[in-house]
Amino acid sequence: MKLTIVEYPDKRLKEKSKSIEKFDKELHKLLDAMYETMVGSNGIGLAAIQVGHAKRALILNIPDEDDEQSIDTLIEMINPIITQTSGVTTYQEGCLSVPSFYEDVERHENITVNYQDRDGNTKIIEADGLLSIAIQHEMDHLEGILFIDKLSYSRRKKFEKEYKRMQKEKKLSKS
Ligand SMILES: CC(=O)Oc1ccc(/C=C/C(=O)NCCc2ccccc2)cc1OC(C)=O
Ligand SMILES: [Co+2]
Repeated sequence: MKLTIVEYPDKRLKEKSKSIEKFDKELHKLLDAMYETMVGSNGIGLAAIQVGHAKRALILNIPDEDDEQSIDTLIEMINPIITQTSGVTTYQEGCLSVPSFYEDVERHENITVNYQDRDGNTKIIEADGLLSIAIQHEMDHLEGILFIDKLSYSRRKKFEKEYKRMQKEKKLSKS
């Protein structure tokens, strides 16, 4: 079932997520609800904290060449750890918790990630391109870090100005 997405500036997004020890039905239900929520909101990545669960779980579903998102390319990562990084890349990121705002963020180009799947099995993945960027973006959420926290001072000021304007517009449209 679709969960509510926690949005900036909600303080819960700054919490550090806790490791997952039990790979039980509860976890599977959360992962399934995260998938419905992410796809229902046109997202390609989502961390559990974004739906109010400060647990080290994230999901990714990167669209393929013809921009199709299919469940068989869904990746579920529990307790992920980046073990190797190389190169640098920049990409204009967005986040379901920071609607309508997009900014360039610098990330590692290639990463190797150790993680567990929904049954607790250990997996290793080497990622580059959009998958690498998405994994790093979602793993930041597990540390309570949003992509807007990584912006330069001037870019952050630009975001805060735009955010205030959008909030004013929302209030006007409601009145
Ligand atoms: C209006 C609005 O908020 O638009 C959106 C913004 C972000 C998103 C989704 C962002 C998302 O999935 N980010 C995952 C992390 C990530 C960031 C950059 C590259 C890879 C992975 C979806 C939006 O909704 C629509 C309809 O496009
Ligand atoms: Co995000």
